[in-house]
Amino acid sequence: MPDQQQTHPHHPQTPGTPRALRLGVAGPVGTGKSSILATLCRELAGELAMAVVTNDIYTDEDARFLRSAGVLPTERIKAVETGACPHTAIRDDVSANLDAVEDLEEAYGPLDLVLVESGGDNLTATFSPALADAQLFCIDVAGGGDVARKGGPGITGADLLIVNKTDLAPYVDVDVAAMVTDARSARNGLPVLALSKNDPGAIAELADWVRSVLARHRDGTHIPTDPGPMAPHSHSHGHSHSHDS
Ligand SMILES: Nc1nc2c(ncn2[C@@H]2O[C@H](COP(=O)(O)OP(=O)(O)OP(=O)(O)O)[C@@H](O)[C@H]2O)c(=O)[nH]1
Repeated sequence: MPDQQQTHPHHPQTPGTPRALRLGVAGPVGTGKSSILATLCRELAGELAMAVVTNDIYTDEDARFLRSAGVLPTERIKAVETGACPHTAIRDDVSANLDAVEDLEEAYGPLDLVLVESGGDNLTATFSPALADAQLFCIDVAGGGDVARKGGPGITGADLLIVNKTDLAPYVDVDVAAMVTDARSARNGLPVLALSKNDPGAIAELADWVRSVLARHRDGTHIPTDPGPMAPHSHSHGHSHSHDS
C-alpha cells in the first residue's frame, strides 16, 4: 500500500514543498461531475499545474470526454476502472486511485492540483480523506428540489456542496433559492454553490473556492475532514455491505 500521506501533505521528493491538493468530486450519476472538472481545468490550468483522475465502472468514458474537451494535455488525464462498486475505489481501497495520482505527480510534477472524479454513484458515496484532501459533492436541480433535504454524508459534510444545472430550474419546476436554503440548513455553515456551466459568475466563485482551499493546503491550515461513511446498501449483482471506515 503506498504511503497515504494523510498527515504529511508534502511532496515526497521535495521536503517542505506541499504536494498537490487532491480535490475529489463526487455525486449521483449525471449530475455534472465531468462538466465541473472540465470547467475547473478551463478556469485554472492557465495558472496551476493540474492533472485529473477519473473513475468509471467499466469504461474510461469520463477520461475520454475530458481528453476530447481539450482542457488539459491528454496524458495528464488518467482513468481508473473501478469494477462494480465505484464508491469502494474512493472509500475503502483507494490504492488504485492513489497510484494514479502518484504516477501523475511523478510524471508531471510538481503539480498544484489533482482533480479526482468519482464514478457516478448514490447520494451516500464520499471520498476517504486518505485519498482526497478536500471534496465537493454535486447534486442537480433535475434530480428534484427535495434532494438537498434528503441528506447523506456528501450533502451534509462535503467541503463544498454544488447545486448544479441551475439553468434547467424553470424547466423542472425547481426553486433554486429554496433548494440552496434547504442545503445550507443541512450543512451547519459549510458552503453551498448554485452553479451552471453557463453561469460565468458562479464559475468564478467555484474557481475562487478552489484557490482558497489550495492556499490553506499550502500554508498547512486546511485539515482534510471525513464527511462520514456510506450507509449500508446492496448491489444489483447480489451482495450487500457496509462502509464503516
Ligand atoms: N443544462 C445543463 N446541463 C449540464 C450542466 N452540467 C452538465 N450538464 C449536462 O448533464 C449531462 C451529464 O453531465 P456530466 O458532466 O457527464 O455528468 P457526470 O456527473 O460526470 O455523469 P456520470 O459520470 O455519468 O455520473 C451532460 O449532458 C452535460 O452536458 C449544466 O450546468 N447545465
